Amino acid sequence: MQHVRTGDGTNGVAALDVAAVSHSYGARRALNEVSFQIAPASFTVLLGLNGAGKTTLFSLVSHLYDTRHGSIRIFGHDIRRAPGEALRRLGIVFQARTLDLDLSVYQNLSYHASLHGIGAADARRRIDAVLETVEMSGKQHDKARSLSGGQMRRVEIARALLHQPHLLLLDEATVGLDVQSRAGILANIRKLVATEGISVFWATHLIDEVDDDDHVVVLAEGNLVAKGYVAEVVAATGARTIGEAFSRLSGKQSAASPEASP
Ligand SMILES: Nc1ncnc2c1ncn2[C@@H]1O[C@H](COP(=O)(O)OP(=O)(O)OP(=O)(O)O)[C@@H](O)[C@H]1O
Repeated sequence: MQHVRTGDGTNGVAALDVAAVSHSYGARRALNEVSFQIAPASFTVLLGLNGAGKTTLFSLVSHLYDTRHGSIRIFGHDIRRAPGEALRRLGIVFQARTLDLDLSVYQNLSYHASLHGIGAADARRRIDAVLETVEMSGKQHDKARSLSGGQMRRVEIARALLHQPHLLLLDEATVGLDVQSRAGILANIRKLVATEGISVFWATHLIDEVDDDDHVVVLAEGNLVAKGYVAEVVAATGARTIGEAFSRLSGKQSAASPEASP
């Protein structure tokens, strides 16, 4: 279990607390009693191969699906009992592209701002700020359709930041992008943790997106098979690298859970 830091204005409350969460699609079990926490102002990687349950977990955290088994809290607010309070603190970038291609960058963002009840003047100010954060200033009037895949992703990230969330979820945000765009987006998101104190939960199956001092949560076929700092997970599996640890964990789901100690 990760150590949740105190003295950061959050009174030790986890940014995300997932407790014994299960989810099934009919007879198919997609998540099985998954429990973990992520700390405020941290970067946590959700590692899992295709079908591991990452998107299902994000759909539950974002209240797209109802959590029927277990509980999910965002900064202490239960997603079922207080969805408004919980979701106000959450920003999300889904794997599938969601910009309206016929609208400009500005129009895409201002539509989202109005959904969050942000007034026009405030929205203009915030749109300038978030586009600067994702290094897309000057693209406000471009049609979404004219942007590259990497630029579209940056606009989606800007949109997710508009309502100033404290927890940002990104589901395979770099899929389909070239190496340079991937690295740029990842660096940009890591900077947000350092400069804004946002908690980031970054889902991927790409091991090169994991840094040595990251926290990781590893899912395999719906089971949580490891959690902790990279070094802890590597040590617990007897591997030499996180890549090797991930391969072992993804290939040996029936083995005892090598959960890293706090
Ligand atoms: N709507 C659905 N109906 C039935 N089964 C589903 C549905 N969505 C996901 N599943 C199944 O649930 C399991 C977890 O899928 P999920 O999409 O959450 O995994 P993932 O880790 O996000 O993988 P990917 O990166 O391929 O999207 C898989 O076995 C998948 O086939």
